Amino acid sequence: MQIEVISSVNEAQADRFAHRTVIVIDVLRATSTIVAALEAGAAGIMPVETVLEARALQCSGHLLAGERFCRKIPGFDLGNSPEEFTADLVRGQRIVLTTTNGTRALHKAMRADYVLAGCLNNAAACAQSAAELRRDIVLLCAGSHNEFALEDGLCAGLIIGELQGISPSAVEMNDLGAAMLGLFKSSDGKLRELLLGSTTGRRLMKNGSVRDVDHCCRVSVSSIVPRLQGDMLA
Ligand SMILES: O=C(O)[C@H](CS(=O)(=O)O)OP(=O)(O)O
Repeated sequence: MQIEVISSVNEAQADRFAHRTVIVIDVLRATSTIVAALEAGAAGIMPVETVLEARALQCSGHLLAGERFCRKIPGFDLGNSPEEFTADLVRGQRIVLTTTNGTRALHKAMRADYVLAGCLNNAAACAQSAAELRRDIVLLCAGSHNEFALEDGLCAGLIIGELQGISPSAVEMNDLGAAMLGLFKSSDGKLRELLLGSTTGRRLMKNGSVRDVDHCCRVSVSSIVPRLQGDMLA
């Protein structure tokens, strides 16, 4: 099994994803939020790239969620904080989500055979699902504002470690994958600290969202693996 890590959405070439499984990673916060929404019983999450597209879907009875500049978009039902997506609000609901980086990366991945949403919270389950799909795997780190984001790289390293655990002799990776695996291994016990010190972590702290970082840094606490089916993650 070949594993390729891509450092940010800017580096992704959509036409190279055919016949592969792409795991989109946006630890802070889009893919963590998607996992939280499904964990809370949402019926599905439709990722869209622009606020305009999201608003156009409001009339079809979906909840609107997302952020710009880390803040909830005016008139939307929810922002991009995983802790907002409680069962009371989202159970049985379809949610349209637009975020700065994560939903862009999900759209970039759409030509893949399979698209999964990965984060620290569901890393082990995500690796297991990807291995079962029997394709080469791309770990697409969404990054932040077209640049590499440390938290996504750490998560890519964690998922590669999990994949190695599943089939130790069958995993080959690109150099960035090897670097991220090493990075994750050396981060032992310091994940929270590293996330809080990252560019996105600092941005979220400034916005008073430190609880989100605490939520997102928990490793393999969820068995939910969002998979794109049509235009909906479920
Ligand atoms: O809401 C977030 O956490 C980020 C916003 S930013 O990159 O910090 O501006 O969006 P996401 O698409 O979840 O990375």
